Amino acid sequence: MVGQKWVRLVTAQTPTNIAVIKYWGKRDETLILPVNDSISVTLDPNHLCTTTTVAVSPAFDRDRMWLNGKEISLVGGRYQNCLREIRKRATDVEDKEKGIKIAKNDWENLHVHIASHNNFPTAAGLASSAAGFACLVFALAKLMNVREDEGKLSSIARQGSGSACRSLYGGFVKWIMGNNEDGSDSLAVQLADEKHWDDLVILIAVVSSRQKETSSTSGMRESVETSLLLKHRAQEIVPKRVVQMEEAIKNKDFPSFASLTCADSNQFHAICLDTSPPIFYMNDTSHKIISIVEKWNRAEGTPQVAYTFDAGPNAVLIAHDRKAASELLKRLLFYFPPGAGTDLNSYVIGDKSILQDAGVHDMKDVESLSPPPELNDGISNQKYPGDVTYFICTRPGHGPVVLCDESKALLDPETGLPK
Ligand SMILES: Nc1ncnc2c1ncn2[C@@H]1O[C@H](COP(=O)(O)OP(=O)(O)OP(=O)(O)O)[C@@H](O)[C@H]1O
Ligand SMILES: C[C@@](O)(CCOP(=O)(O)OP(=O)(O)O)CC(=O)O
Repeated sequence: MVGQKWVRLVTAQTPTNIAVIKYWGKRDETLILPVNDSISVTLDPNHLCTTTTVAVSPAFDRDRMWLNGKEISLVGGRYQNCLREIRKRATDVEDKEKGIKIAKNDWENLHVHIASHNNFPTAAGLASSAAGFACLVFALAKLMNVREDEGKLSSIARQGSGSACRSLYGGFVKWIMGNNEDGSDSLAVQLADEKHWDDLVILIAVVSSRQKETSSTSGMRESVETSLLLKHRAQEIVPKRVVQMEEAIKNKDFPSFASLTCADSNQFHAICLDTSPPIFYMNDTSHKIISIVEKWNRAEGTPQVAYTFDAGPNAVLIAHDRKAASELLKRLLFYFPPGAGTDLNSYVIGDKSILQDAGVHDMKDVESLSPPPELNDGISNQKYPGDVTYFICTRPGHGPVVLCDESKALLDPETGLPK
């Protein structure tokens, strides 16, 4: 193959996911094995996704990766583990059109180029590592003709970032913690696809897109070392909660789904506080959003919206249908109008039809929103312009896909370098 010039490319797109029963704590740091099962909802890749192009060519002299346009090092164990596990499973590839033939054994000596782009902020509590590692593993598996099912691929993505294993499927996904020491039974399964419960609308309040102080990886390590609450949660609480959550999803039982989701998010943040030294991921804006949702849910007598927060201050709000979502958006825009110089069009992104449903077409409509009736006590009507950076309207979405359109590739098909 020496002297040959061809480049073979695969481009894939993979969603991110939000946990409704959280993963927080590892029993094995290297293999990334969790202390409890977790459950997530996959978010629509039209609004939040990673796109990754992987390329192979006999002309490449080493593995290289570019993330959001900048070259990054692949030396870290997580990238190396994913690359090794995928390479081990590579099989023969033949592309008759381009005259490319790669035998199973050739893969050991061939290098890859990887370019990846997140269409949302990286390392800001929006699970970029989940979409990122899932996309890397999925794209490499396609490039190398790996004949494993999604479950096996999920256990490889898990070794890049735990939450990544749940991004190999659309809809509602469970990461089974497993028992084996080698991690072979710690993988994700799909509970239901995205069409099963398609009334749900998801609104994300991006409270801060700055990079956070404590990464999930080090935060959960400190919690495992110091929090007694974490042990109690993993052993006593989560096993029962996972069964209840599976039931709620199966039956599309929104009140149960919402109360489990909110309780689990609050317990995860309680563990962060129970960690020594304590970790604060939520901020004042996060707390105000919780209070708005709690008061509204109580006033309605039955939950309209669930909230959940990962390792950052951003709120992920799951509304039980479009009507609840437009009512929620009106409430949020009342308290958190765009800051000076921000226009509505860039303030609410994603599925803007929710904005139409809410009857909010321009800034005048935002200014004339009335205070939510449940909070109209004259005291709680203070507004906080600029405290939310922007909102993303989305929904449950599908799993990874290959993008066949070559114009979507992030690497040049001639050189294998970023376009
Ligand atoms: N598209 C990508 N491809 C490969 N790796 C990625 C990609 N995007 C992010 N990563 C990796 O994930 C790291 C960020 O993970 P981190 O857990 O700190 O943040 P996050 O996933 O955005 O937030 P959280 O997991 O708390 O919701 C990056 O430094 C990078 O190593
Ligand atoms: C709060 C969480 O988002 C934690 C995610 O942690 P990561 O998957 O980012 O951690 P590593 O496995 O160390 O890469 C909850 C969740 O997604 O379940």
